[in-house]
Amino acid sequence: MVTLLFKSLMQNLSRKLVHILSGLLFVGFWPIFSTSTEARYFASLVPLVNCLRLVIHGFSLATDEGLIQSVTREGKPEELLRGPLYYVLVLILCALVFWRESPVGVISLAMMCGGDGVADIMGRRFGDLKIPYNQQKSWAGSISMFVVGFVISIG
Ligand SMILES: C/C(=C\COP(=O)(O)O)CCC[C@H](C)CCC[C@H](C)CCCC(C)C
Ligand SMILES: Nc1ccn([C@@H]2O[C@H](COP(=O)(O)OP(=O)(O)O)[C@@H](O)[C@H]2O)c(=O)n1
Repeated sequence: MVTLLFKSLMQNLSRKLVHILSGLLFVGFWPIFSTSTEARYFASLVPLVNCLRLVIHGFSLATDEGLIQSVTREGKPEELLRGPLYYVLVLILCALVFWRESPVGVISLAMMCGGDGVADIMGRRFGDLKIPYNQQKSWAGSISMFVVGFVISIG
């Protein structure tokens, strides 16, 4: 029982670390790309490859237990086709549409990666006081999402 609880905690922590760090590292590498107009397309290749990985493993066309265990809640391959897939699609969209010209992309990814990732951690830990219009979300999670996302976006 304790082993199962520890495994579940480690899996959730692993997923959140991947959630927070993947996108932020992706954006962190944007400055090293050249100023050419094609740079954003080269940058988008990385999330695109991961998008294909998620689709292939989400439909169980191939099996990658490491991927499934690191980014899913219950270890089901089909979970890859929801949150993780939307996540990489947003990375592609922000790179192609906003890139380094507009702060919208960086701010969006700061909120999605840093903010939403920390909201889960803080909300589960300190989220007793729920927000009025959504009993699944707490003030602790929502405030931490805003603060962390804001700090990362201006960082
Ligand atoms: C766990 C993830 C999303 C789940 O969101 P939710 O279910 O909590 O709503 C993140 C999934 C990450 C993805 C599998 C891998 C993304 C890698 C990224 C495109 C490239 C990283 C760049 C490298 C580290 C320089
Ligand atoms: N604003 C928020 C966001 C999440 N949370 C907590 O974090 C858990 C996961 O929320 P989430 O929205 O990140 O979960 P996903 O729907 O993204 O998988 C929730 O069930 C809440 O316990 C919170 O308390 N307040």
